Amino acid sequence: MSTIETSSRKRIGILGGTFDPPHVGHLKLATHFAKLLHLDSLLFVPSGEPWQKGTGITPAETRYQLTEAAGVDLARAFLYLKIPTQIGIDRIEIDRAGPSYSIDTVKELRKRFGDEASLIWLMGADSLNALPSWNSWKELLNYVNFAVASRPHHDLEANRSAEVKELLLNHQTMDASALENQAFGLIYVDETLAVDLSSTNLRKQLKTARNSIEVEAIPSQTLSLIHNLGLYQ
Ligand SMILES: Nc1ncnc2c1ncn2[C@@H]1O[C@H](COP(=O)(O)OP(=O)(O)OP(=O)(O)O)[C@@H](O)[C@H]1O
Ligand SMILES: O=C(O)c1ccc[n+]([C@@H]2O[C@H](COP(=O)([O-])O)[C@@H](O)[C@H]2O)c1
Repeated sequence: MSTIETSSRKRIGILGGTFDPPHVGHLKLATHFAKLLHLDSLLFVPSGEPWQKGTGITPAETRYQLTEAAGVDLARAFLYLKIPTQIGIDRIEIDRAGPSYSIDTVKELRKRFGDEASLIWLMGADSLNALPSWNSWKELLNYVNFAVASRPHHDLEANRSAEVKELLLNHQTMDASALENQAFGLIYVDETLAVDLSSTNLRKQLKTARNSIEVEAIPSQTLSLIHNLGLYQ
């Protein structure tokens, strides 16, 4: 008789972002990894002060509300798809003063969830490419794993710096389930997603062709809030 190995380790996905606004690309990334990595919980972490985004960012509290609204749509989708992952929208970076550094966030989350939990930072290919510009980036893998999704216009191979190459050499696994069984230190790169959406393009579209935006691009609850608050005009 064969035995099935099960891990009692909690699996927590973390999706940090500016979410200005949240879009269906974020939800597809979240859904893909919730299923693939059997996440117990998924935390959306809206950035308080996204220090690399320049000026003109929507206030943090508003981006938090927009992300909460997207969470309502995602919870509905999870119910329909029978994905048991709990969804949370976390104020950890909004409530912390100063620039939002992921290293501070992962240290706090490690304390909150304990040493055993697998913490998995979800990101698109552009974030992995930009990683060497993040504060104390080399320390991040001492606290979390990374699950990286492909994204149109952000070719991972072509844009890979020597630093990212070395990071992958030391930490990459080809086995997604390895992240479920290890608390931190692994990178899994998934090439199956191809969602051509970005907040930048959607902000432009909301300015110039407001009524042409569809719920395939922005979650319906988020879109209603954008209209109600008169954002991105
Ligand atoms: N379409 C997408 N496919 C895969 N990953 C994505 C996609 N959109 C965003 N992400 C990832 O989600 C995280 C948060 O992204 P963010 O909130 O900055 O949205 P964005 O669309 O990249 O915004 P902007 O256009 O303003 O740069 C990042 O790690 C990013 O790589
Ligand atoms: O820690 C840093 O220095 C850092 C620099 C840039 C981005 N990040 C984080 O990366 C996530 C995606 O960022 P962004 O800019 O693509 O929205 C979000 O959680 C940011 O806080 C973190």
